[in-house]
Amino acid sequence: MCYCRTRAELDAYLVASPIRKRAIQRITDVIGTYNDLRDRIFSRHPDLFPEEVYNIETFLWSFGILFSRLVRLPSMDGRVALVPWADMLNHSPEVETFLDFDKSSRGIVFTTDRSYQPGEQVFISYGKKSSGELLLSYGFVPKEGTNPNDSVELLVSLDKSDNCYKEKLQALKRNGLSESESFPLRVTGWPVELMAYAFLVVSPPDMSQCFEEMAAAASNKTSSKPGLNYPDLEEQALQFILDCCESNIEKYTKYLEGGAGSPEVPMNAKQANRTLLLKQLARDLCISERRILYRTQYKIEGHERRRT
Ligand SMILES: C[S@@+](CC[C@H](N)C(=O)[O-])C[C@H]1O[C@@H](n2cnc3c(N)ncnc32)[C@H](O)[C@@H]1O
Repeated sequence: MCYCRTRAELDAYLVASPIRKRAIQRITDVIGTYNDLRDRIFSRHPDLFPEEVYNIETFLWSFGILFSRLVRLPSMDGRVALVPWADMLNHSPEVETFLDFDKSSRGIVFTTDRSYQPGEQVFISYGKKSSGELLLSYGFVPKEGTNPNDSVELLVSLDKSDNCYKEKLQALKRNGLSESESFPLRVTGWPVELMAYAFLVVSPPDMSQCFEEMAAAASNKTSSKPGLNYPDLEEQALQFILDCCESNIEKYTKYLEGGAGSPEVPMNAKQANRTLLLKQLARDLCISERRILYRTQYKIEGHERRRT
């Protein structure tokens, strides 16, 4: 199942989470595809595509099913397929299993990483996905602290009142970045690219010769290179990350303590149940994401304590 089907639902439930932006993009894409098909095909052939079946509601539902059930087949250049028996498998981040097209038997083969007893549930991994990604595509959130691939995006921005705002922005742009960027935080730490971005944000004018190097290091989002090291700026850079974490924690806390909102629509029993489920999932996600922010906060404060 896909998590939310309307913008109003996303605004009501995912307001505190950065995953909301991705969800909006996804819904916008699906609605765009539907509108395009409606204008070019459905409306021209109403006998073949009756409105009571080919409407936006069923289209969104179908995409939800598709997103939660399609599998990528590595030996077929990552082509996607619906595999009826394989879509009964639930996700576990702890297994390493493979589902692929086997050329010799011309079928889809499922290979497990260990043997199973009769009656034991067999899991598959849907990929190294954060809890937010699992919620968006599959409509569930793993129990807090059980997803080793969990992460939360931290949005950081240049300060417009910075005397070097223009030079810093130019350096970022030359490296394919903009004045606001998101970096994934995990319970295990933060990426060196975030630290490089933070160095750039807090750099004084007399370090302008380093802006390019910092922006380049911030842009290398997938590299595992060792990070930059500016001992004199480290405290300020960490403080900058800490401030961003704290303002995000506040957003989550406000949302969680205020009680998740609901779109203002009259409801029947089925809708009320759905609302309850969406609220609970949003709460679970927010608690998981806030936990990563708390962990980051704790680590940075620990770092600062060791310095003093
Ligand atoms: C490919 S189907 C798996 C089979 C599904 N359980 C069924 O009965 O049809 C994907 C859906 O299963 C559910 N699911 C898979 N793994 C889960 C898990 N670890 N916890 C909770 N729900 C899960 C989610 O609803 C997801 O959208």
